[in-house]
Amino acid sequence: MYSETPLLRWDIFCRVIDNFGDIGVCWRLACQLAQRGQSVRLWVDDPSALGWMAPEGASGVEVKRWTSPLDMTNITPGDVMVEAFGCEINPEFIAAYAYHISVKGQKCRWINLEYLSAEKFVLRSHGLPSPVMSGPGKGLIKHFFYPGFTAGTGGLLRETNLLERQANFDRTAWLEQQGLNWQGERLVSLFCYEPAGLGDLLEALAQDSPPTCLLVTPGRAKTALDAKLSDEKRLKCLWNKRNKLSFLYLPTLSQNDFDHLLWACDVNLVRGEDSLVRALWAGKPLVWHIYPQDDDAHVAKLSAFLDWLQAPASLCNFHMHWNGIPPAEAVHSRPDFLPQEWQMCAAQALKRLLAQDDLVTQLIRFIAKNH
Ligand SMILES: Cc1cn([C@H]2C[C@H](O)[C@@H](COP(=O)(O)OP(=O)(O)O[C@H]3O[C@@H](C)[C@H](O)[C@@H](O)[C@H]3O)O2)c(=O)[nH]c1=O
Repeated sequence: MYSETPLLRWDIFCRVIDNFGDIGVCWRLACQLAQRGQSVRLWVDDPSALGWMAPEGASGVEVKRWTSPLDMTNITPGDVMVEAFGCEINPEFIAAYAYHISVKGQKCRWINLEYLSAEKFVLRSHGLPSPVMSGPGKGLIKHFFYPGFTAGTGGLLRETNLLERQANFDRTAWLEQQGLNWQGERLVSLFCYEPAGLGDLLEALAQDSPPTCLLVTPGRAKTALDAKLSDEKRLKCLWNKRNKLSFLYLPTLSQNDFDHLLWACDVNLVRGEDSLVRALWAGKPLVWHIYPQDDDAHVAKLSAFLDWLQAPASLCNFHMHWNGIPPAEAVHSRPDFLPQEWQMCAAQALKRLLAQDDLVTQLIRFIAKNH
């Protein structure tokens, strides 16, 4: 029924709160819409990260500086407004949109794109309408769109050519480009905040593991690692005296190269929202450093994800320790790092996800069906 994809003009609004997840998700969304022939304007209050994340831009995506107030001279709103992560679109834009659709006799296509979660409320809330009760949008209806891991949610962002990109990826050549003369050591990527279990992991990798190279992303991950490495106690006992653990410090990578990093590594330590999804697409064992929230809302969110992942007990324990969350039951104080044991659930999760429609396919279908 929806085989004909309508070609629409999209306005995606993104406010950069902190870190790179907001712009990372919105950029992928914009590119993936454009990949399907949609015309996209991405309004972002701070586009600076796009300089390294997407240095080449993308055809079909126009990046616009989102100022407040927004100068509406020469701006005609498109057909669809996407308000990412409750970022609150300016009233002047909403007023112009309301006028535009009424003149064109179009229905309102206003999407509230929410954060990713595996919690049960997502199934209840995905797709719900939210009538606007006041302001210039009064009478319009927004719809909640929840990304998710299962049928009945909005799915996950996945480009149409993901599998082809992966099939054409040359691991050794890419590692060489990053300056790594790879001798077959185990490769582990590190993209995190300040994980509680980092010191213990470093010690474990230096003592009783196969030779491992940690590929360290810049920013908070590198700073957290440096702090652990300069820990005097550890230096005194020559913790890495057999040089089992080595490090490769990476520059900021483009989003495409960040994907390559995850495909090149045997284990991915990721964080936030977008890198978690990308690590799932990599199909390798992963450990998630969840974005910590003051009210501890992240604890339930992490448990729901681990349930969905069908994570074995060792992986659940490792996650709790890594995230500094006290375990429900008494477990070993330093859970083992056991990627071989975790590979199976990563592979099965990937299989389940590939069998579902991706987020953009679902979003376009949702727009066509409800509007
Ligand atoms: C390290 C690195 C990251 N990236 C990209 C990958 C992702 O798109 C993005 C990182 O985003 P995330 O993985 O989501 O992690 P994050 O911690 O940067 O973002 C977080 O921001 C908070 C405000 C949100 O509330 C969180 O939910 C989360 O989105 O940066 C690169 O492109 N190159 C790099 O070198």
